[in-house]
Amino acid sequence: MTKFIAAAVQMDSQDDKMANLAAAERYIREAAARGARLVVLPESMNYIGRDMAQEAEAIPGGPTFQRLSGLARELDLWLEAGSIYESNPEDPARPFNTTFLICPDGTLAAKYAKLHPFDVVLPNGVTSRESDRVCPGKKLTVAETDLGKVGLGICYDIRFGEMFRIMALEGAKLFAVPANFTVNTGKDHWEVLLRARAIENECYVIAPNQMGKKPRFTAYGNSLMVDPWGTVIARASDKPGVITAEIDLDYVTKVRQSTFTLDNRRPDVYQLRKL
Ligand SMILES: NC(=O)CC(=O)C(=O)O
Repeated sequence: MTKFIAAAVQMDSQDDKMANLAAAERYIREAAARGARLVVLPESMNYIGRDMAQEAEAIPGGPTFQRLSGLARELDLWLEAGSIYESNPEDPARPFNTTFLICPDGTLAAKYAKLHPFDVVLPNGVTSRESDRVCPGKKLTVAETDLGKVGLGICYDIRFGEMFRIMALEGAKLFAVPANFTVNTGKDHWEVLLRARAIENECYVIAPNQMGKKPRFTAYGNSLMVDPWGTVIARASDKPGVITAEIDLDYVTKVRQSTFTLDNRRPDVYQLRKL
């Protein structure tokens, strides 16, 4: 399928898992009613609180997976489930922050654990040590779907251009980037980073964000969908809700055959390599 409707869901998740899941279900149903074939939820969609380890679940198999899997099957759509805390048997106190893609038949297509924990000391007073509470993942993930290849990233990952370049070279035409991006960084960086990743890799970017006050910071909202030219094709209001836009994979090809950013690289002179 080269043209389809995709949706990004902006949420204000808090520490009541049942309430968050009920809200997600309402938005997924709304996106389906608006014709979405792919729905992307934000980071930490089912829980934002202080006890990640206690809320960790298995993927697949856990209750959040099962509920979302049932919805994907019922509504016959691809569901990129934002992220949840995934049980980590080797280090139970530090679950993974994992996003996962569910096929329209309800099975797991792919999952990806956030590679880059949000470990920062910002000038405006936000200090974050996500790695104290969350175990970083170890691999990139490009999911095969009948909508094309989808590269998966989470929030702070968007700052690491190498990761997205590699996924584009592996065939991704669309990136799904669920986030819980802060207001303080978001006002200067969020849109610029998303548009840069779209332009330099000639890919669509779907980036649903959290909004509202959280235990450690306030989330920026401004969920965006960006096309491969870098144009913002959908932007959320200042409320939780669903945004939709048409994804046209032929347009990816058209842009790639106009700016040739992937083809005109000089791997004979520079390459991504382990230092
Ligand atoms: N919250 C994050 O993981 C990332 C973020 O807010 C930022 O990169 O800024």
